[in-house]
Formats: sequence, C-alpha cells, structure tokens
Amino acid sequence: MHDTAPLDAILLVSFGGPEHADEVVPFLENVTRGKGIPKERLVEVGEHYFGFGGRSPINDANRALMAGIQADLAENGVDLPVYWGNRNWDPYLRETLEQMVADGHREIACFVTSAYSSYSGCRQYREDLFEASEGLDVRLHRLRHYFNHPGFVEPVTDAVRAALDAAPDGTRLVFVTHSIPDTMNEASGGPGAFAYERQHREVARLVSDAVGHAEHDLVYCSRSGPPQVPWLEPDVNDHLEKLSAQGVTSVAVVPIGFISDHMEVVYDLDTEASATAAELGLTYVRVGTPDTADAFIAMVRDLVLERAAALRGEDPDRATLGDMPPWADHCAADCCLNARSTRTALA
Ligand SMILES: CC1=C(CCC(=O)O)c2cc3nc(cc4[nH]c(cc5[nH]c(cc1n2)c(C)c5CCC(=O)O)c(CCC(=O)O)c4C)C(CCC(=O)O)=C3C
Ligand SMILES: [Fe+2]
Repeated sequence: MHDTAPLDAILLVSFGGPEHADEVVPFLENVTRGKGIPKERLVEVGEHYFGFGGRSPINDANRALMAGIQADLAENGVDLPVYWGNRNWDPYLRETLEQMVADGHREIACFVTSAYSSYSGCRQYREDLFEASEGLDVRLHRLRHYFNHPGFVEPVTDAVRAALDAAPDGTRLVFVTHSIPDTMNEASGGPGAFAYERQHREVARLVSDAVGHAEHDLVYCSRSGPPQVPWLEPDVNDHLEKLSAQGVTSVAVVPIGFISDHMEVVYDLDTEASATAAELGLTYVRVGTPDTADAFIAMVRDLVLERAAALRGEDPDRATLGDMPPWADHCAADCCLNARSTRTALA
C-alpha cells in the first residue's frame, strides 16, 4: 500500500454538460451567466448540443475516466475513494463535497479535467471550488497543471504517431485548442505570463519532435464573445483554407486543449472543421484525445501520490517532459486573474 497521508479522497472536477434536450438551455445559462456572450452565439451553441440530441459527451467521458482511475488505484495499492463533481451541471461540486464530508473526508485531492492555465481552465475552477467548500470542514488540494506531464504528452504522441502512420506523406500536423480572449491569455499563469499559449506551444513542440515531424501549427476553435473583443487566432477553419492555398493536401488535427472528446471536439472539429476540409478537398484525420489511455489514468495516481508526499514535507519527483518546469502546486494570488471577477479562489 502507498502512503497517501494526509489525503483521504480524490475529487474529479469537471465542467459538466447536459444529457437531455431540456437541459441544454439551463446549462448554457449556468455557463454564461454574467459573461456578456451575445444571444446569437448562445443559440448557435445550443444547436450544437441539440444536434447531438441534447447530450454532451463530457459526462460519459468523465464516468469512464472515473471508473478507470478507480480500477488503476485498486490495482496499484492506492486506497483512496474517487468522487466526481462539476462546475456547471449535475453532479454539482457542492453536492459532491457535502457527500464527501458526510462520508468523513477532510483532505481532498482535486484533479481538474483541464490541463492548462487560464481563467477558464484554472482560476474559475478554483473560484468554484472555494465557493462550493464554504462552510464545510475540508481542505482542497488542486493538483498541478499537467500539460507537460508524460502521462498527458505520451498518449497524444502515441495517437499522433498512429494517425500519421495511416496518413499520406506530407500530412500537416495541426494542433488545436480552445480560443480564449487575448487578455485572458496574457493573464494566464500571472500578469504578462501568457502561460496558456506557451504551455500549448510546448505540448505541440514536444509531440511534433517525438514523431519526427518538426513542421506544425497551433490554431484555435470555439471562439465566443462579442466580435470586437480579440481572441486567439487563427481559427482552425481559416487555417485549413490557408494551408490548402499553400498546396497542403492532407492534415492531421490534434485537439490538445481537451482531455477527451468534448462537444468542441465532436462539433467544432469533427463536424465543422472536417466539413471545411472536405470542401477544400483536404484529406482530414482527427487524432484521438488522452481520454482513458492507461498512461493518462496512471498520471492521476502519480499526481496524487506526488501531492501527498509534498504535503508530508517530502520533496517528491515531479515527472515532466520538455523545457518548462513542473507547474506549481499552489497558484499565486494573481494567477489567471480576470478583471471582471471579484470572487475568492482556492490557492
Ligand atoms: C479554455 C476553455 C476550456 C478548456 C478548459 C476546461 O476544460 O475547462 C473550456 C472548456 C469547455 N467549455 C465548454 C462549454 C462552453 N464554454 C463556453 C464558453 C467559454 N469557454 C471558454 C474557454 C474554455 N472553455 C471561454 C473563454 C468562454 C466564454 C465565456 C467565458 O468567458 O466563460 C460556453 C458558452 C457558449 C460559448 O460562449 O461558446 C459553453 C457551452 C465545455 C463543455 C463541453 C461539452 O459539453 O462537452 C468545456 C469542457
Ligand atoms: Fe468553454
């Protein structure tokens, strides 16, 4: 048995998504409250969900991930229960934390299904965790960002290698992540740190290097917000047009911004970008996400044991690949700040 003290449970923390058509609008209201998202954009995103019968893929992906983590912990002698809670849909973080407290848990490792820094992927989760734990006798330990952990990079590398093996010579590697406002990118990891973009560039570079495919691009999907606010570009569809005009005839699209096939992947890439590629006559392959890859699931165990050791005052090995350091266990007060939010965040 591994020493997991002082931790006594694991919480899988995710975004949440609707599972029925009548849940789509209330879900979108939860996500966008106070965010100034134009009505037309909400109608459009609602249609993406309705196109899949109102069922987001994210909850089933999290159920599978949770089952995988539980099996991996049991096989490897880590005796910690795993719970699941979301920011924006049932099961909500608050209900899950109340259950965890009722079950006697006090020192909880939080694994967030977002690998990178940004207000959306880091601080907003910490704000919601802080709020969900108010008045409860618990300590929450958000596990570090894992974009450069081998358990994240290696499954992506394996999937890219498999895709390239089956694709024509000269296939262009196009890494894709969620666009965010330029100001959110700048504030990610701290004022002026641009961590979101730097972290993604590092992952794209590591994977490209590993498959011996130096030429690659990092592009963005799922832009939202009012048109006058600048978000990260280029958009994946615009980029495919540009590549096609340059004479590229085959692309492998790699969604590194998502740990599993979220709505952005099954709609913005598999539906929309693949249609753009078809119109352009581009051969298109969409590379798989880490999802329930063995190495990805084992990474969760590694991060939990690493944090437990750090909490005991030890100096654990912190697995990483590449040139960036292991991300810090604790975020600084100004990490991933959003000028529009005055909420308190978990450190
Ligand atoms: C960086 C980032 C991640 C990755 C980190 C992470 O994984 O958390 C992410 C994940 C997700 N985003 C998701 C869904 C949505 N995001 C929205 C809106 C927004 N996302 C933003 C950024 C991100 N989002 C931003 C800056 C906005 C604008 C509003 C705001 O400033 O907050 C909207 C509103 C409509 C719209 O504006 O498009 C929806 C419905 C789902 C669920 C998918 C499913 O159902 O499978 C997931 C996993
Ligand atoms: Fe989003």
